[in-house]
Amino acid sequence: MINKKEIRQIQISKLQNLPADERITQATQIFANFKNTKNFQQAKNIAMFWSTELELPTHEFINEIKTHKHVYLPVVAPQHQLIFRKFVSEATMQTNRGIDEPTPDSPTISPNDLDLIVVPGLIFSRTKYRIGFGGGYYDRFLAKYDNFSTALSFKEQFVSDPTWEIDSFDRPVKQLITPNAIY
Ligand SMILES: Nc1nc2c(c(=O)[nH]1)N(C=O)[C@@H](CNc1ccc(C(=O)N[C@@H](CCC(=O)O)C(=O)O)cc1)CN2
Ligand SMILES: Nc1ncnc2c1ncn2[C@@H]1O[C@H](COP(=O)(O)OP(=O)(O)OP(=O)(O)O)[C@@H](O)[C@H]1O
Repeated sequence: MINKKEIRQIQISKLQNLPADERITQATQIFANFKNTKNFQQAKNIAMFWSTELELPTHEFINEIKTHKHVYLPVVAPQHQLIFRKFVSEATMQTNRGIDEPTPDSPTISPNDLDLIVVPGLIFSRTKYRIGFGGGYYDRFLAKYDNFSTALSFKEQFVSDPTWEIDSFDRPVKQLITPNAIY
């Protein structure tokens, strides 16, 4: 078993080395698969994440679906809590510790009014476990969230079985989408 910290370092360097054209090709396939799912099609209120350089690029997709879905984005709050605020436009975002978040005047939503949440991460298993950046924000959030959750994974972020020890607080997502498959 490798520890989570070592896995984060390995995954960050893998993502840094992923060529731009490969990122675009895989992202196109992933979002096409996602749009084909029943849960995406039926969802009215969707929580996405606003990608950083390293992550699956989500900005274009968010701007596209915003015309027919309500999109919410995470905002970090005290005690490692996440709240979700509506994505209004790129002009109503502000940077907090390197991550863009909707400004405080953007409407919030109660977690269980979200139909679907897309959970970010660095590595994902076929069994739907994940490792994120280490804040425990999403594990805490998923512990009290009842609706659908999905993760979107580059091939380089996918493993069949976790190579790390699953902790009692780790919460799997309900669905995992790669360029080739939906699990
Ligand atoms: N695009 C995107 N947005 C996201 C996440 C993500 O993984 N991706 N998050 C996924 O969770 C949340 C933000 N995660 C964060 C994780 C760490 C720190 C942070 O400031 N960490 C400190 C050290 C940790 C600490 O002291 O608690 C630091 O880096 O200095 C901030 C936000 C919500 N938004
Ligand atoms: N439900 C919870 N209640 C209290 N603490 C928690 C909970 N879930 C996770 N944590 C704490 O959060 C810390 C980070 O967890 P972990 O290393 O699994 O992060 P991660 O999965 O990479 O982060 P994230 O979920 O934000 O993507 C751990 O030290 C753990 O103690």
